[in-house]
Amino acid sequence: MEVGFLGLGIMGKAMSLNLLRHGFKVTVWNRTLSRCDELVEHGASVGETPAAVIKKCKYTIAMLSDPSAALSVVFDKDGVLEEICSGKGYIDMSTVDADTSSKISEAITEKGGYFLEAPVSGSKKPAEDGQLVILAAGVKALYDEVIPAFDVLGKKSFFLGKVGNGAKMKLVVNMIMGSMMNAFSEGLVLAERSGLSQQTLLDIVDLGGIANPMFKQKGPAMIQSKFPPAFPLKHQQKDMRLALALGDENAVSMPVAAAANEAFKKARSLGLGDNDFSAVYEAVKIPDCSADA
Ligand SMILES: NC(=O)C1=CN([C@@H]2O[C@H](COP(=O)(O)OP(=O)(O)OC[C@H]3O[C@@H](n4cnc5c(N)ncnc54)[C@H](OP(=O)(O)O)[C@@H]3O)[C@@H](O)[C@H]2O)C=CC1
Ligand SMILES: O=CCCC(=O)O
Repeated sequence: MEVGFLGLGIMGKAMSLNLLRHGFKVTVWNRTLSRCDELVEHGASVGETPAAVIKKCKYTIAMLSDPSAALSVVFDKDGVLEEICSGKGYIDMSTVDADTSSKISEAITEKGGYFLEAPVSGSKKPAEDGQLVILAAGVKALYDEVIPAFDVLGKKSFFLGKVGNGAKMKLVVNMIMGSMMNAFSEGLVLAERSGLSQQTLLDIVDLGGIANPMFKQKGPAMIQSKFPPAFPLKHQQKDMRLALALGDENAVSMPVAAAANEAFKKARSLGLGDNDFSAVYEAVKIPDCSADA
């Protein structure tokens, strides 16, 4: 199967390498074109523009930072819309809101193309290992056709129905994850300030009912103030913001998520946006001046 791939950041690079490793022919494009070089060394071809990739490939996957990037790659000059047509499928795996996804879906459908949103749960390592969880929604026929690619990229795919459902499900999952990371960070700070060993706290948490892979993998680096980016903090804050907007639309009160979003915003203002999202720990460590007022 020949596929196009737009966006070679942390996730896109790992996913496209994985497809190449499993015998797919892959044509890549990235806004910063030099990022394609490593993929070429592994057998990929390069398309000069998103339109050039769409022209060449029956199926094209996108993995882009946020709604603005996802829209730009489709609607701007040399974008996807210039070449999408009947018989071609576009699969956007970026984490965006349902409105963004619907705009893209409508434009592609108007040109005769097929659209699937397919955001993923799982980070850099699961992307490298083909262990993502794929949350797809849109045209079922396209979903069925690209299952061989999803089987390489992920350990499990869900088809969630109409466009928007995949985006919403992904935002709900990441809202929970961001809130958990904040509670975990507060626990680490509280342990330290109470004169307890943070490592012992990690050991205890890992043996009980709140043990989970995220705390286990990120905890040891966090207590050393190390945050190598797997999931950049700026993207987690984007997801909290989009999840809170979904809460607004549905009149769901989410004070825990709102507080977590504030902490991620504070971390961004401290210049931590390109670190892993566990760097919110650094923001949580700073005493809250407003509490003294
Ligand atoms: N990292 C993770 O653990 C996970 C991330 N995600 C989601 O996947 C998506 C990608 O994440 P990740 O790979 O970590 O992000 P990165 O920041 O590493 O990569 C972002 C990609 O988007 C491109 N991009 C940004 N702005 C534009 C634009 N205006 N036009 C065209 N391309 C643009 C970048 O190009 P350039 O190289 O030129 O900057 C780059 O290829 C995000 O939506 C994220 O929320 C989902 C699951 C896990
Ligand atoms: O969107 C990012 C998800 C990261 C993860 O699932 O670990």
